[in-house]
Amino acid sequence: MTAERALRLGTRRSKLAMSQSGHVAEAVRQLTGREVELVEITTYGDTSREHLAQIGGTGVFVTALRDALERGEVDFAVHSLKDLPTAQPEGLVLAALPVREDPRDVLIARDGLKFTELPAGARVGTGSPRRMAQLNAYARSHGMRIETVPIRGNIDTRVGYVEKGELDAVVLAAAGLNRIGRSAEVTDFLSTDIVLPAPGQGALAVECTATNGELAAALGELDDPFTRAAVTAERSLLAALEAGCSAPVGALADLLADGQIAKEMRLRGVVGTTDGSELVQLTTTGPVPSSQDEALALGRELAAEMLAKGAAGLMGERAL
Ligand SMILES: NCc1[nH]cc(CCC(=O)O)c1CC(=O)O
Repeated sequence: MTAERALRLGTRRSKLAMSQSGHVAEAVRQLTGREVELVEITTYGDTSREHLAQIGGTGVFVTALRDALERGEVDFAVHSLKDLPTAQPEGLVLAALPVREDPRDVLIARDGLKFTELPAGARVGTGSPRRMAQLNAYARSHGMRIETVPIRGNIDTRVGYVEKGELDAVVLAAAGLNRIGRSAEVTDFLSTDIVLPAPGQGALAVECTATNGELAAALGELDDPFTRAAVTAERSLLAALEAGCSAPVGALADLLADGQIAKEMRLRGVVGTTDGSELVQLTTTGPVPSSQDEALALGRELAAEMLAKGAAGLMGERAL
């Protein structure tokens, strides 16, 4: 591409969003030789004081960014994939899903404690029904007594509850902490056998308008096919369960390898009540998807099995 005007990257103002956008901006500069300018946009999710679960609707963080894209005020936007509703708006494309970071959830606890070391009555902060459901289910089945406490706010705010001694621990995404440079404070990386992350967690989505084919093709250079296959399967599961991004649904697709050679894709999914008293958790495996349709099918198959085991009833309390 020739020296044209700067590309405008629409971004939220939060530290996390600015860091994510900054990294993608740098990659796009390298790729296209064009200047990339960050355009800050405030979203409803940034200004609302309500709990995310109470706002209810999906996509509170993304609507304003997408409006700006559709109005032509910005050329592209970077989202945390897990915050994106599964229905893709007409006219917008996910031009790139770059290599995913660590998808796991982590604990930041007082005194360097690991999750299984938390003392009886420990107060664990998380606003996520998915995290509550899985942590409470583990606690119940292992004779632990913890209390999950609903909190929200940006990452610094949430870590602050532990720093100030108001909570014993908080649960956050590893990727977010990495991106804002606070991963050294993690006291426990939660095994995916205990907590499955949100569908798409740890992945970024780079979005532009479908009509801007030249830009979409350039951004496409940042796409990682394995990340795309994995998160497509996870989000297909979420869509087929008819759950939103704040529903108690966890999913993770990964590769089962024989030495260096990927043999199969495994997809694990979980749905539960927030008190952890009921959990439907299933795994399926299939050939490594060689198309978008195969990845979608893997997610749909697992969703059908989970629904047959009563998954829909467990999401009822969170119907959107
Ligand atoms: N729900 C907010 C949110 N959206 C994306 C991330 C960062 C991790 C990611 O990109 O998946 C976070 C923070 C968190 O869950 O701790």
